[in-house]
This record gives sequence, C-alpha cells and structure tokens, in this order.
Amino acid sequence: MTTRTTVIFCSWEFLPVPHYLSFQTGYDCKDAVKRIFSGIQPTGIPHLGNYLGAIESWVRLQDEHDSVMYSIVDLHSITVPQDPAILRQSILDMTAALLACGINPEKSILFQQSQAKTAKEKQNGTAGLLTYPVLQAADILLYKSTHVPVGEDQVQHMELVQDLAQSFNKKYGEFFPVPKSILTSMKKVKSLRDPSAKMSKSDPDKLATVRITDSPEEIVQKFRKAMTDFTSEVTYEPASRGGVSNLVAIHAAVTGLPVEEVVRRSAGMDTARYKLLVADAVIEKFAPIKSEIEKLKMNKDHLEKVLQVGSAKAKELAYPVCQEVMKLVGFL
Ligand SMILES: Nc1ncnc2c1ncn2[C@@H]1O[C@H](COP(=O)(O)OC(=O)[C@@H](N)Cc2c[nH]c3ccccc23)[C@@H](O)[C@H]1O
Repeated sequence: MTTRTTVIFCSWEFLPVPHYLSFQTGYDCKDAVKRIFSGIQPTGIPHLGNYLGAIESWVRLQDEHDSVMYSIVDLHSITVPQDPAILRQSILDMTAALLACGINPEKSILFQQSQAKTAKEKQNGTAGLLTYPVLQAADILLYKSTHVPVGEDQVQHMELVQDLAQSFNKKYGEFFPVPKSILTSMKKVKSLRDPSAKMSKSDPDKLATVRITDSPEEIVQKFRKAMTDFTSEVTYEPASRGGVSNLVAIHAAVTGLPVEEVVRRSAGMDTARYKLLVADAVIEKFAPIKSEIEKLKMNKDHLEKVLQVGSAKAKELAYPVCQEVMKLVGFL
C-alpha cells in the first residue's frame, strides 16, 4: 500500500489553524467534515509527539466541528501485558492529561474504548477483535467517522481502515464514509536521541522522549543531550540535518511561530545555546498543562464521571450503526 499525502492550503476555509494541515489524497475542500474521531493509548503520560502530532489539533478541531469523539483506547493497550491496577490508574491519568491539554467534554465526547465498544451485544474480546489494526478500524467505522486526526505512524493503519470501509461498501452498498487522515505539520516528532526515529513512549532511552509532566530540570537535560551534528549553526534542513531541524520544528510548534522566523531569530546562536532556548519554550508551553494535570488528578470522581458520561454517549452513537451493519450483513 502506498500513501500519498497532499498539503491542502485551502483547508483554512474550515480549519483556521497555525500549522498547515494535510489530508490524505482524495480530500476535497468542499467535503463536509461530519465526524472527527481519534484515539490514544492509556500507556503513560503523553509526550511531545502525542501533543504536537495529535492532541493539540484535537483541541482545535473540537472548537470547529459539531461531532468530535476522542477515545482512550484501553483495549489496544492490552496487546502488551498490563498490570490491571496500573492500567486502571493510567486510564484516569490519561483522562486528566487530555482535559488539562484542553479537551472539553462539553465540546467533544471523551470516552473509554472498552466501555463503549461492544454496545448491547457483549462479545468478550475475541482474538479477531483484538487484532490491532482491525480493532482500530472498528473504532473508527463504528461511529461512521469521516476524519481522523493522527500522527504519521498511524497512516498505514488508516489505509487498512479505508480498504475495509471500501470493501464493505462494495459488498453491501454505500454505508461507511471512507475516513481520511488529518495530519499536522508535526506529524512525526523525532526522538531527541535519534532523529531518524519517531519520539515514542516506549523508547528505552529515557532521554529520547519529553513527557508533558517532566520537570523543568528533566526537560533541560533532555534537550541539552539532544543529538545534533558538528555544525554549530541553527538551520532547518530536515533531510541533511535531522537533529537540529527537529529542534527547530518543535520550537516553531510550541511558540506558534513559522519555522523561518524561528531560524531567523536564532541567527548567530550555536546549537548548544539554542537547545536551552527550545527547552525553555517547551517548559513554558507545558507548565500550565502540568499544573492542571496535578489538580485534576486529585478529583478522581470527576475523571470517572467524565468517562462514564462520554462512554454512554459513544454507546448511543454506536448502537444504530451496529444494528444497520447487522441488517446489511443479514444477521437481523
Ligand atoms: N512522535 C510522534 N510524532 C507525531 N505524532 C505522534 C508521535 N507519536 C505518537 N503520535 C500520535 O499520537 C497519537 C496517539 O498515539 P498512540 O501511540 O497512543 O496511538 C495509537 O496507538 C493508535 N493506534 C490509537 C488508536 C486506536 N484506535 C484509533 C482510532 C483512530 C485513531 C487512533 C486510534 C496518534 O495519533 C499518534 O500518531
């Protein structure tokens, strides 16, 4: 499967955003955005990649569209072993983190995947259901989602979702919208230790990944140790200078400035000094989110309530789609 990604400059018509958004091929500016859906695994605190590649655009999209859903995908997280007590806590921690980042349950449905997935007919997760990309397709199609804001690492999964929707439609008639990915200009935030790899929660090198709740000292240390090259000048050349270009891209994204402006302002600065400047900008960006997470985590009842209400709303939306699918397939 190949992916062609087109940057749509006229997307501002309905998505007035600081970063250019890009949509996978087939996107037409006149398309109505009907339902936005995305998900995140509740495994650990979100990092800069999750934030800039996904969560920040989720916050914006909930202000711009009527039907927006975000799922804490606990079923996906058990594809690797999880301690039940830690998983339960991680689900609440992720809820606190998403709320602190600006996800507003009045504007979007924030819910827990396992509590909304099976609607009325409880089937206890079969191997098929838990096969990762198929489960992801079920997440998206269950709500007839049209647009899915994700980072680049999800594009391949999205292609499978598109294929499944198309083959269902071919067999049973036009039913599922073929969902399109929405990618931000920060679709692949790189590891601070290896700019050829993406920043990832599971990176064994603790210096590679900056989490939203890292202390200012940790953030400074991680940026100070970020891998760059032997040229001390700050430039944006992603193909030949991956390390420093990743820093420039992060700097631009957290300050909201264009890349060219960030580079212009750093003229005459060497990369060692520049790393500290980027660290400061990230600390500043995350400080209010970090303190909001701490506040929210003290109110477990509130977090549980948000998920209960969200999961009930998601179930309601899923039920008629499930019924229709069963009719089309011939089960009902
Ligand atoms: N370094 C990075 N740079 C830019 N973006 C990044 C980076 N790392 C992560 N992301 C994005 O963060 C979101 C959540 O990541 P997860 O790994 O939990 O994301 C995952 O594991 C999904 N399979 C969860 C899922 C389950 N069902 C879904 C349905 C729709 C969309 C997503 C889902 C994702 O958008 C991911 O692309």
